[in-house]
Amino acid sequence: MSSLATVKDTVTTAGTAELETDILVIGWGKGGKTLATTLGSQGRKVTLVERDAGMVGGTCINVACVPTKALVHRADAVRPGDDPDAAVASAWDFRDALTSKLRDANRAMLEDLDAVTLVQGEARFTGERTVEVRPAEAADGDDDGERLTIRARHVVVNTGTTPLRPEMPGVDLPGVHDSETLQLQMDRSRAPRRAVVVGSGPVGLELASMLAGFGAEVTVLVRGEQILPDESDAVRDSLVEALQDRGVHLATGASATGFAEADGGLRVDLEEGEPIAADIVVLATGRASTAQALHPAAAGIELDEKGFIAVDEHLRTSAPDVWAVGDVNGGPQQTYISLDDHRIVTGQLGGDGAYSRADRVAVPTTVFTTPPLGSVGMTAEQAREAGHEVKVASKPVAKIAAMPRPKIEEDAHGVIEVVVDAATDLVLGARLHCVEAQELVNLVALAMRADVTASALRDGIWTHPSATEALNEVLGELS
Ligand SMILES: Cc1cc2nc3c(=O)[nH]c(=O)nc-3n(C[C@H](O)[C@H](O)[C@H](O)COP(=O)(O)OP(=O)(O)OC[C@H]3O[C@@H](n4cnc5c(N)ncnc54)[C@H](O)[C@@H]3O)c2cc1C
Ligand SMILES: NC(=O)c1ccc[n+]([C@@H]2O[C@H](COP(=O)([O-])OP(=O)(O)OC[C@H]3O[C@@H](n4cnc5c(N)ncnc54)[C@H](O)[C@@H]3O)[C@@H](O)[C@H]2O)c1
Repeated sequence: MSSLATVKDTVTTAGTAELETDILVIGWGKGGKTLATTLGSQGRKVTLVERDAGMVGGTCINVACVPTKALVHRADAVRPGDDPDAAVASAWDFRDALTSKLRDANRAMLEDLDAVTLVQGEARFTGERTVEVRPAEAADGDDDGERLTIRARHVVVNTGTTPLRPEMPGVDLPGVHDSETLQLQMDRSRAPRRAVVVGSGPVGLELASMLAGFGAEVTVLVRGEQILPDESDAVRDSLVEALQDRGVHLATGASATGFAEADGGLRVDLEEGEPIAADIVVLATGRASTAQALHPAAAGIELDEKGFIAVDEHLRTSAPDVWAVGDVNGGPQQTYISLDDHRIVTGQLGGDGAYSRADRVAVPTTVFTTPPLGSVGMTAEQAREAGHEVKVASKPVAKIAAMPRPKIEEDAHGVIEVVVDAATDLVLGARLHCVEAQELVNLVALAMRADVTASALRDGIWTHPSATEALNEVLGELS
């Protein structure tokens, strides 16, 4: 069976079926699908179970990284005078077409491998390295439906996370979205004019910046006193200014207590202060583990205090020959971390098994606001606390004469800050708030991993006009 079979397709007339496999991957996330492709290509018998046909390829391509960045891209293309309703309708259509193509490509990639069996249904453990798979809609409460039992020599759990919707009055009203329903269920016939985003993590800031690009007045409810509490004042101020100039209001010290229908829209009630009127609300309040629903105790798999699967540096769970990769193991929630998790487990299943999480150095991140904020390594304060004597090169993007790229792209917001070890001249960290930061941060991260000095980056021969050439001038400040 090489095509995605429903549980029904796999069962016998008795309504049940059994399957033995070498490697069972639960969930079609980034790490699991890559591992299935790698080991399936080598002829290992792999079975991959995915709950939802609409999630073939996982969260990233269907409802997270890729489609939200497609919307950010479209929002950035809106020009004064454009019809926001038409722009939103077209952007959401573009997003749907893109995810559909990516799902097809992801499905084809594994369907083409004879050693890989794909099953659609919800898996839960019934014993050691044994799961029962049932149609997702029947998984709760229906004990009589079709089911497939899979026994495996090795199991890799890759079931990800789901949006965390805080329990409060009105949270299920139409128009109160999370990052997934915003994409899949928002009324796309009319661009939202007023949006309230609850939460100021990466999801909140990216979606706020995107909605403002489509012309909405956006209020972000920031629970603490400021966004990015660990960042330097210069970086925080820079991001705040870029967001404000785009039409995003940051309400600090603000927590929502509930939502109600009012005046043809929504009313957002706050712990303190006046309610806010909105057309839509976006909950960006974090993501919850999917581990509990797997009945992990039946397989001897322990969870941590937050409900994620507890793993060691090699991503081994408490159950022998069971690993957990991606968001569900409680590590950083990024697609490229899930991809790197796959390298660790592939090493365990077919390599020397040496590579572990402890080998990760200088892992970059990017928040895709406009312009984006790329970060890697330590801030100056963190570096000082770690005992380094530091030099800090910091310059607002608008004042970097040697980098015309932001002017070309019509967005000179931002700041570039690089933290350098005064004794060794090695880069300890960087914050890059500027156009193309999602690319530039990878270069700085590589330099950090390869012990390239700040002076070498300063004297580098970089293409022009690029964002990279900012390094010539900003690091020149340290000379
Ligand atoms: C709005 C948003 C934007 C983001 N943007 C970025 C970004 O720009 N860059 C970045 O690196 N990260 C981004 N992330 C984070 C990124 O999406 C996740 O870290 C990543 O998708 C996690 O992948 P994963 O491998 O853990 O599994 P997932 O891709 O989450 O896959 C898990 C799969 O398991 C399935 N499943 C769950 N339970 C079961 C079960 N019992 N049986 C069978 N199947 C099951 C699910 O249906 C799902 O398909 C973003 C997240 C959000 C919410
Ligand atoms: N570009 C990227 O790499 C990228 C983009 C988006 C998301 N992600 C990942 O996805 C994960 C989820 O992101 P996120 O932003 O949803 O979560 P988060 O945990 O980073 O932020 C959630 C925010 O919501 C606030 N919050 C929680 N409950 C609240 C309430 N009741 N009222 C007001 N505020 C409340 C929290 O204080 C916090 O600031 C993150 O771990 C992130 O790494 C990555």
